[in-house]
Amino acid sequence: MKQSAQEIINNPFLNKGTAFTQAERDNLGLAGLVPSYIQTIDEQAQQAYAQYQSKTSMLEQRIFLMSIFNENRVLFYHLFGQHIAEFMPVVYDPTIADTIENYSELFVQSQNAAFLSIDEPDKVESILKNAAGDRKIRLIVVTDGEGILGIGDWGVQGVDISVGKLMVYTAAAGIDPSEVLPVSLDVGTNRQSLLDNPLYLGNRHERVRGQRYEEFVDQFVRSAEKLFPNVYLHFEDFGRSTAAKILKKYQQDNVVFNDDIQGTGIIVLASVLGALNISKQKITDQVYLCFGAGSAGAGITSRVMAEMMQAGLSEEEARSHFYMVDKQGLLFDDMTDLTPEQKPFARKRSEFANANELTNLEAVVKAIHPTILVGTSTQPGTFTEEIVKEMAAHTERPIILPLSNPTKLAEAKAADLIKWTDGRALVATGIPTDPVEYNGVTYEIGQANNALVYPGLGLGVIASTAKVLNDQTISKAAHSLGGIVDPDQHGAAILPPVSKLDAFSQTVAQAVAQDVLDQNLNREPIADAKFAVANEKWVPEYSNLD
Ligand SMILES: NC(=O)c1ccc[n+]([C@@H]2O[C@H](COP(=O)([O-])OP(=O)(O)OC[C@H]3O[C@@H](n4cnc5c(N)ncnc54)[C@H](O)[C@@H]3O)[C@@H](O)[C@H]2O)c1
Ligand SMILES: O=C(O)C[C@H](O)C(=O)O
Ligand SMILES: [Mn+2]
Repeated sequence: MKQSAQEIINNPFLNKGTAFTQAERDNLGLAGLVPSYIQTIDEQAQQAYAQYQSKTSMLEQRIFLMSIFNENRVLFYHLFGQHIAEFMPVVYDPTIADTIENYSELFVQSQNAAFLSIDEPDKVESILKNAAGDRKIRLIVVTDGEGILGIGDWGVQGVDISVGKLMVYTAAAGIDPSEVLPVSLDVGTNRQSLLDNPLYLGNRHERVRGQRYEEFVDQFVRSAEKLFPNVYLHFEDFGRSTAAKILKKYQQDNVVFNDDIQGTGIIVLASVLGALNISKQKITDQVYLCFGAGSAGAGITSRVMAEMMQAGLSEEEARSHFYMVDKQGLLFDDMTDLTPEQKPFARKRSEFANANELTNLEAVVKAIHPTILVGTSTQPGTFTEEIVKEMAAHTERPIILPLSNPTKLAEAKAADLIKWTDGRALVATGIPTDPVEYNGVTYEIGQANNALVYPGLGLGVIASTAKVLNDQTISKAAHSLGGIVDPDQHGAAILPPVSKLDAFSQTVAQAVAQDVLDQNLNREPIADAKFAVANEKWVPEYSNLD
């Protein structure tokens, strides 16, 4: 059906603003609806970037960039592609945490998201259909907003994380932005300040739990599959009590991915492999301590443990290298409040002479002498100087990864970790960190954020038409990030830089697609993984509309 000039200009997937060609202006009824000078996309991008630079806070910068996103997706991604490392912290983490906390106050428009309400489960299918319009949806990022980053329950306001994660998919891996759908499952919120806020835009009741919740999620998954067959379902920032359960329920038969559990597992394994490449040590010699044993903590621990088993250890041997600390202290198998994901890693009190004293991180570090310390606790500043020095006293190159987001929640700052260990620590952080100068050496700090892997993983899965996403493919994704950094450069980062995100997303995607083909998990015949990935890549250039 031919669209009217108004429909085109108001459609962010079609709008070109001042870049409509003369022929398009003449043939589509657009003449005179934009000023007469015809700009190239680069002229538009330059002008937009100049305006962007005039904004003084990251929040204002983000709001400005989102106004372009709202109007013109091609221009937004063209600009994003030109400034990827600079824009990542603005459009994504950490600034996204501010827009989530203030979503209702800042609301301008829905950004093509689908808002599904637990109070109207019968409308799930029709809402998804309406949100997609005539677009073919191949990727959904869905959240119920219960565990947003480390800032907790933000109800419907969490939809920004779905929008934000999808922006990174396109900027990093070239996923076609017209083929994606952000989804909010609005099941209520337990944040009283939102329930009391007259501006709050979501359902004003407590979070629904149990069977009604599960049926609602199921209704969503079934409707999405029905409307968009083979759609890749990315689950983001669900709560600790639901995230792993949902993943387990659907991962055998559907193409589902939990970013906090699996994406974080991949990036941390890649970080550890990168660090060991620098220290020239073996993974099987490491002692791993997880601080904050929730979705991310448990997901990472099981990924690193699988790697130890791949390296030749038995399950029992591998397990003996892992320790988990949560609110209770070191997790022991006699505790009655362990989650199913924590249980396999809980220790026996009989292993320690002072088991009852191991109720805090410092005591545990003293007792077990970890070589790898990963923070997913949401507790800022908990990797203290004493703890880090104690760790560094027993290992030459301590691997320390404070991953809690956003910035205000990080367990430590990279500069402190480098200083406290006299430059010996191998560090990566959840949020972007500037290089650290210490004793004449520049230490590059990698960003151990799942954004470095989920775009390439998704592209690989979609391009290869995978039926499911299994553990083997996930392991291949983690390994594919190696070899990009020069490990012999003093102060080298343990992960590749975000400035090369688009290039290494292709590398990840190719490794993933190849593995899908090797396992015969592709739905459609594919001759060449590399070609399939390249072929799938969307480029932010205007297409001809006339
Ligand atoms: N860098 C990344 O890519 C990445 C990915 C996922 C999550 N994260 C971050 O990790 C953090 C946790 O996320 P999640 O999804 O696992 O959340 P979660 O709620 O599932 O887990 C948090 C865990 O920390 C524990 N905790 C709370 N207070 C503690 C304390 N004082 N001492 C020890 N443990 C404590 C909680 O009991 C819970 O088990 C968040 O800040 C999130 O931003 C980072
Ligand atoms: O969103 C991020 O920056 C990473 C991660 O998924 C998180 O929940 O913190
Ligand atoms: Mn997350």
